Parts: sequence; structure tokens; C-alpha cells
Amino acid sequence: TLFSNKKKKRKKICYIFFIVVNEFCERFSYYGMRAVLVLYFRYFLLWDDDLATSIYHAFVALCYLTPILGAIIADSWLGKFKTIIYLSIVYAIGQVTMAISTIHDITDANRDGTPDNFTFHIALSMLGLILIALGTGGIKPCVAAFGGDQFQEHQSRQLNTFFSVFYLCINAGSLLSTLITPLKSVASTLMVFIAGSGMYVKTDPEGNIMWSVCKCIGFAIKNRFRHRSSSYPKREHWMDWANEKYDKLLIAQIKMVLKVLFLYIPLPMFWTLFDQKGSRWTLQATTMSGDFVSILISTVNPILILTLVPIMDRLIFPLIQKCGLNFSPLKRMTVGMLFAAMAFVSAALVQIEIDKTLPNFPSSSESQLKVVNTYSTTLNVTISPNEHLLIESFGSSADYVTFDHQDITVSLNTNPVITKAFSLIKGGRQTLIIPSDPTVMYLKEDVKSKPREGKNAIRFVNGYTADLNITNLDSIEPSATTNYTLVNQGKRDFVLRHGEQWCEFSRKFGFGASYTFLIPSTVFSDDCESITEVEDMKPNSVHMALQIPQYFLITTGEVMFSVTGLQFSYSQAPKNMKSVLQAGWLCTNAVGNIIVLIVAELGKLPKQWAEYLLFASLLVAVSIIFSIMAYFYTYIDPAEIEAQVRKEQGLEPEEMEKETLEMEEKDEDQKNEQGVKQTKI
Ligand SMILES: NCC(=O)N[C@@H](CCC(N)=O)C(=O)O
Repeated sequence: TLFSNKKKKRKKICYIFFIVVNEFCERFSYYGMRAVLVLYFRYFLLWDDDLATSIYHAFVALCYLTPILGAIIADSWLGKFKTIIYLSIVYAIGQVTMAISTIHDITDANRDGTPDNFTFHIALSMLGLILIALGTGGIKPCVAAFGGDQFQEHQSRQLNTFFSVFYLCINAGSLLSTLITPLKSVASTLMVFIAGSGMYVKTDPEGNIMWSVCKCIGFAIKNRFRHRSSSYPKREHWMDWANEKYDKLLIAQIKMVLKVLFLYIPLPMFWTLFDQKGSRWTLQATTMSGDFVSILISTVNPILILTLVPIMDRLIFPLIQKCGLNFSPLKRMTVGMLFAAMAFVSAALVQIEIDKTLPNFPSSSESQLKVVNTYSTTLNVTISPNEHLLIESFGSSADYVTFDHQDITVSLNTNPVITKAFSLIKGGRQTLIIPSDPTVMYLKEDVKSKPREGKNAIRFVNGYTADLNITNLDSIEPSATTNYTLVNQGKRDFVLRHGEQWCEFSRKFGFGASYTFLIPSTVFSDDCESITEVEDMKPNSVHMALQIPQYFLITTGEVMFSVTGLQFSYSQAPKNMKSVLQAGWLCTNAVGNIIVLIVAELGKLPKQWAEYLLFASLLVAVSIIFSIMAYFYTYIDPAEIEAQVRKEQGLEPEEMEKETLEMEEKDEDQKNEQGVKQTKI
């Protein structure tokens, strides 16, 4: 017995291996593609930030809505195994379609590096994304439930360990996806999964279960309405109104599922906060200094998951249990929500620090102006009605001057006095450039927010007497100013050229600054030494390391909330509705993403820190509601309830046999465990 049990255990570890590796590969592919999706939208399809972000969140939401479809197909028709296989093929076709949509050569007839027919690329990429969403969403609830199916009812400890390992694999896949291309992994997902085919415990689909569930609920509601008069005796549960027509077992199973789904109502709020990691927190990082922005954003969450899941599972939870505290799944989920709320408080505190260092940007009714003087002498600049600025040659005004009106008149104390009227941009920042010929002074629009991804925005004013060529920029005419170009942090070299003459100048950049470089007429004679720099926007000074606590808190919250939720959804579902409940669980994520979309559309509170605190307070309120709901929830053993109902109905011999077999196996396992313990002693 000992030998055969060991063999059985090894076999189980082996096929669980195939399932978790399958999840690893699938997540690897999904996250690998997701990581570059916004960049593809921005720089290939040339969409603006808002559209790119909205379509990105819509895609993520769709990926977490399609599990309903996958669950229906699996539980009612194909079974989990075949659903995973077929939808993986859909997934692979989606990835290939997506890959083809990125080949600009297909429509780039004139070979200028940009596609000629954007509609074709957009249509193809949208088709690819829909197929990927169908694939990933469809197989996700089935893989989790299918993994759970490999365990028997008495193996709840092993089942919990499985879900923890399953979650580790999700995050290992997401971590590695940043390093290797996603396409290869789709094929390997399928191959790995099929390789284990002969070993799995495959539960058969039990007819069109979702349709039966809907009909049964519909009948209960109709029947209840028909018997609304007080002369009819009340029933214990509203679903009992289906008793006349439907099987007691089905009614009992629906009651179990509805009870859990009801509990899920407040959960999307957790994901609303969680998914802002990729939007608001990323934007926050661009206003901070530190050179690990992209690494931090894409890897800190999976790295923390890989560290925290084992610590929680092996250390924290057993320790809490040893202290005699009952840290039930629903309590863990509530604490997880509170951790996420704390993460947002931490984000708010960081934001307050950042705000102290941010420039004072104009409001939508204000205009801001700075003056740059490339004239040969110091100038006295008067801006009507009462702004007087003294600006040295090749210097600038100390800071931006804010106006609550747009029409201004500028006078220079030249001989004769030069006066010119300008109309400023409402809500904008501009620089008045005074060239070597002040009569042609002009306005140039400035950046009015921190450059994205911690980059630096730079531009040049040509005070030289002829056209100049600067590395990577178009030629600049005398007195003209270039548009901004973005440069990365670190040392950058620029070569200035006019005919045979040239000189080189270097500059070390921090993060998120903006500069205007003033090139004097003496630039070649003094080897670029006389180029002066005007700081339009200071570099970021709050270090990105300050974001680590918020990432740590939200990931701790995720481990408590998400891993537990996954286990809970499986353990509380009746056997024939495991995938449906997994899908319900994943839908909470979809709704969370939709809320993020709505919030992004509605706009922000004037102060970002206030928005973070608002979200934290909302989640605390929701977690209080959830804890009250959880207090009234009684944990069930679906198998026990099903067995009881069956018993009440009179068991069929086949099922009795199956159950006796399971009982025998359970006994064997227990005896074996005792045997092993005795041998150890
Ligand atoms: N760390 C991110 C992560 O693990 N995400 C999960 C989401 C799980 C869920 N219930 O939504 C993933 O499967 O990608």
C-alpha cells in the first residue's frame, strides 16, 4: 500500500506539473504581449495616450469577462480539457494575427517606414486582441478548476498548496515575459498541456448546465411572483419556488453558487485600486527620479509575489494559526483589501512629497510666460500692464509669470522702443523668444506637464548667423527655435555643424526636466563653450524608491485577497459549476477594470493625492461591507451538501459505488499518512 501510494503521489505531482507549466506559459504569453500593447498603440498605430489607455483597459476587461464563455463551454459542452485545447488554438491564432498586424511592410508600398493603410492594421490588431481575449479568458477559469479537479475532497491542504503554486506560476510567467518574446510560448502552452493528456482526471460536462441554471432561476422567480399573495406559505429560500419543476440537487447547487456570487459584489473595488498600478502609479513614477522606472513597473509585482506567497503560506499563516487565531479565507480577503487601501495611503503620501517639487502649472483659465533674451545686450522687458523684467543677454526671466488674461503687450527698452502685442494660450506655457533682431520677437509653446517616462524635453534657439545642423535634429534657421525632442537620462552628446565648422557639447540629464539651449554667434570660435542653458522645468527630485512601500503593500494585499479568492471560489463551488464560479471570480477583475476606465474618463480630482485617499477610503468602506457579509456567510462543503440531497432523493447505485471507492481511497491515504508518521517516529 505504501509503495502504490507513493507512486500515486508522484504521478499526481507529475500531472499537476503539466497544468501549472501550462498556466506559466499562457501568462508568459499574455503579459509579454500586454507589456508592449500600449507602446504598439502609441507608436505604431499613432493613437494618443487617452485612446491607447482606454483600448488597453477595455482589452484587459474583456479578458476577464470572457471566462464566463469559457466556463459555459467547459461545464456544459466540451469539458475543461477540450475547452483548454480548443481555446488555446484560438489564442494562438490571435497572437499570430496580432503579430501580422505589426508588420508595416504589408501596407508600406512607398517603403517610408510607416504603414500606408492604418485601417488594415487597426482591424487586424483588433481581431487579434478579440481572439486573444477569447482564448486567454476562455481557458483561464478552466485551467484553475481543472487543476483543482485533480485533488480529492479530503485533500484540502494540498488543494490550497496547488492554488499557491498556480499563482506563483502566473507571476513567474509574467516576470519572465519581459525578457523573452511571447509568441513561442503559445505553442509551448499547448504542447505542455497536451503532453500530460493521458494523466489528467477529466470530469465530463454535465449537459447544458448554464441553460438549466438560467431556466431554473427564471422558473423560481416566475413561480414566486405567481404565488405572491400572503395566503401562500413562505419558503426558506426564494430558489425553493423552483421545487415544483426542478431537481432538488440542481436547486441546492444554484443556492451554493448564488451565495458566493452575492459575496463577490463588493470585490471589484479591490481590482479598481490594484489595476491603477499600471496607470496612475506609472504616471506617478514619471515624476520621480531613479533609473529603474521600466524595471520597477513591470517586475516589482511578480517578484514580490514570488517572495511573498511562500512566506505567507509557510510562515505567516501557520504562525497565525499557532496563535489560535481563526484566519478564515474571508477574513484574509478582508485584510487583503485593507492592505490595498494602505498602499493607496502610501501612494498619497508619496504624491504629497512629489507635489512639493512640481512646477506650478497654469490652471485652465491662466496663461504662463517666460522671456528668453538672445539679443546682444541686457533688456528691460515690460509686459502690460505692470510686469517689468530685466533680462541679461543670453539669459531668461527667473521663472514663468502667470497671467489671468490672454492679451498682452510687450515693450523692449531698445532704441527706438519696440512694442508688440501677443495673445497667449489659455492654460498653456509659452516662452517669448527675443532674437538678435528684437523686432521679430515671437512666442514658442512650452511643455506644460512632466515629460513622459522620466525623459527630458530639450530644444535649441539658434543665435548663430546661419543655418545650423544639430545631431538628430532638422537644420535650424538663424533666430529660430526647434521643437522639443525627448532625451533619456544620462550623458548625451550633441554635434553642431555649419558647413565645415563643427563643435561638440555634452550634457548630463536627470529625469523629467525641460531645457532650452541658447546658441550664441560665437559658438564655433569657443568650441561650444558659450552655449547657455535655460531650465524650463526642474528635474524630478523625489526618488522612485519611495514607491516600494506602496508596491509591497498592494502585493501583500494581492496575496491575501487574490490567492485566497481563487481557492475559495473553487472550494465553495458544486462539482459541476467549478469553472462557472472561477469565471465569476475573474469577472470581479473585469468590473474593476471597467471602473478604472470610467474613472479615467470622468477625469481626476484637482489633487492627485486626494484621489488616492478617496480610493483608499472607498476600499476601506467596501471592506467593512464585505466583512459584514462574510460574517453571515457559512462555509460549506459542496460535496457533503450534494451527497445529503442525493441521499434524500435515494442514491443511484453507480454513484454509491463511486462514493464508496472514494471513501476507501481516503481511508487508504489516512492509513498511509499514519504509517509514514510512525515510521518517522
Ligand atoms: N500579480 C498579478 C496576477 O497574478 N494576476 C492574476 C489575476 C488573478 C485574478 N483573479 O484576476 C492573473 O491571473 O494574471
